Amino acid sequence: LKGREFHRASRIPSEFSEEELVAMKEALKGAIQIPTVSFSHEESNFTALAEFGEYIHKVFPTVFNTSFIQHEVVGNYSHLFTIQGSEPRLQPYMLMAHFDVVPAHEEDWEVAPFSGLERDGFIHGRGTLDNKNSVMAILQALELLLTRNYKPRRSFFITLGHDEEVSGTNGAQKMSALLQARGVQLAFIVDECGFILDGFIPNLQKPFAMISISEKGAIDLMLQVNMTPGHSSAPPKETSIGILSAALSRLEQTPMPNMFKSGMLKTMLQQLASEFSFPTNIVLRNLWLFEPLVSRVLERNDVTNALIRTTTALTMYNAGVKVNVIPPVAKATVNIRIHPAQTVVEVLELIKNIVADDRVQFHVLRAFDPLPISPIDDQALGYQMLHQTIQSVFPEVNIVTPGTCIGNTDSRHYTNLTTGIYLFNPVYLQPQDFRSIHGINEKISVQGYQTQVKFIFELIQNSDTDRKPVPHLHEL
Ligand SMILES: CCCCCCCC/C=C\CCCCCCCC(=O)N[C@@H](Cc1ccccc1)C(=O)O
Ligand SMILES: [Zn+2]
Ligand SMILES: [Zn+2]
Repeated sequence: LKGREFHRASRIPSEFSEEELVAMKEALKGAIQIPTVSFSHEESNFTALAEFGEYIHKVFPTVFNTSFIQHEVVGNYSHLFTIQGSEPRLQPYMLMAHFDVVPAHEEDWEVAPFSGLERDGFIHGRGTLDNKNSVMAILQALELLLTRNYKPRRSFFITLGHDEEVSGTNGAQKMSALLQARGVQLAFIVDECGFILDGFIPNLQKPFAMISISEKGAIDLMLQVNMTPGHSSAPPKETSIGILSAALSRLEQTPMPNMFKSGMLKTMLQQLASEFSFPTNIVLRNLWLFEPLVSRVLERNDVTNALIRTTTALTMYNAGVKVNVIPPVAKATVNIRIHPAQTVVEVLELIKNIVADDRVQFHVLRAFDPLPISPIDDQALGYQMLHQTIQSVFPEVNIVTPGTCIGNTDSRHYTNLTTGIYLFNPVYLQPQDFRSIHGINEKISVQGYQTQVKFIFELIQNSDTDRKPVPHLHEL
């Protein structure tokens, strides 16, 4: 693609009045104030989820009153928008986000998590990065385009999930099934998880954009040991608690194989090589020689370690009924995140070999493979659209690199509709911001949010290009 340019005949400039900029941030603050918390599969703040639906109606009236936009509520609370383009021959695409949030323990926060308070140029609160910023920015950009009489050439969908934080089975999964039943196939999808990363790599001063093109798989595995109960005054040599604890300790102490060789982080570091000074630049340019050294360094940091291997986190433990009773049963749940170069079956085999104790039973509660790797070549419309939009909206960012999402997003429910799943939040992220996601003091800068709106405003227009993606098969 020459210069990665895809211009349409008449472009609406991404310039907003002072009044519009104020309205934008106020709309986000209002969204943060609705405590749309997902606690578990069974437990969510359903009142807040419903209120959020009313709220978006109120702040984005044009979106809901435009003849070529169809709005549907799916799974009681999720929102599906179909925006009909003028040229049906262009394959549609989809913008995704979710408006449920994880709980916030108010006492730990500097600013009340559902206040949406603006302080020192930042909007504070749960969901400002994950992921009400995207929900609001998508609708806001569309609202602003519509008020400038925009009509897309390429159709697109917007899906806003209400249960991403508890697996997406009532929202994303149902919206995906509905679109599939309608015969929809998508050119690409854009969802959360990539960022413009700033300060994640020591000695790299420049920020770079990471578009995740795959995401890790997962297994929730319950391990259980049953033993005969009895009086604690004459204990057996081994108890269910002891056997299970030893098995868990083996799991924690035995890292899964290092997959640096076959992962995206290697590509990323090679792409970044010229940004480092001597000798790091030489090391990264010659990974054929320095790979063992580099991968050892990457293992020391929790985030880079998660990018190079399957991880095993011991997350729940339950055992014992009374202080003087030998426990009949001990159970623990392990949350495993699978590297894109491995599968559920392979990882389960490794786990069983590490535990190597027939008294430990395995119960797979939930499992899914990593997402296939989406294409990034010149014909990959989604990647090229994001790349082009990053270049125009963030001219100071001159590196765009593919990456892997170490968490899971709702996008995995849409693999039946497209081979192009791109995870990118057009927002700067520093290590302390990363820790605030699901942590404390989550916030977004007002200017960062306004730039996110501008990004989507431009992305939607860029996507009106005539280019047709060439069918591409996934490869691992
Ligand atoms: C050298 C390069 C450094 C790269 C740094 C990478 C920085 C990572 C950037 C962003 C990561 C943000 C992750 C947020 C997306 C994950 C969303 C999420 O939390 N989803 C849940 C879904 C879930 C899973 C299981 C049960 C319920 C919900 C999750 O993954 O836990
Ligand atoms: Zn999220
Ligand atoms: Zn989340």
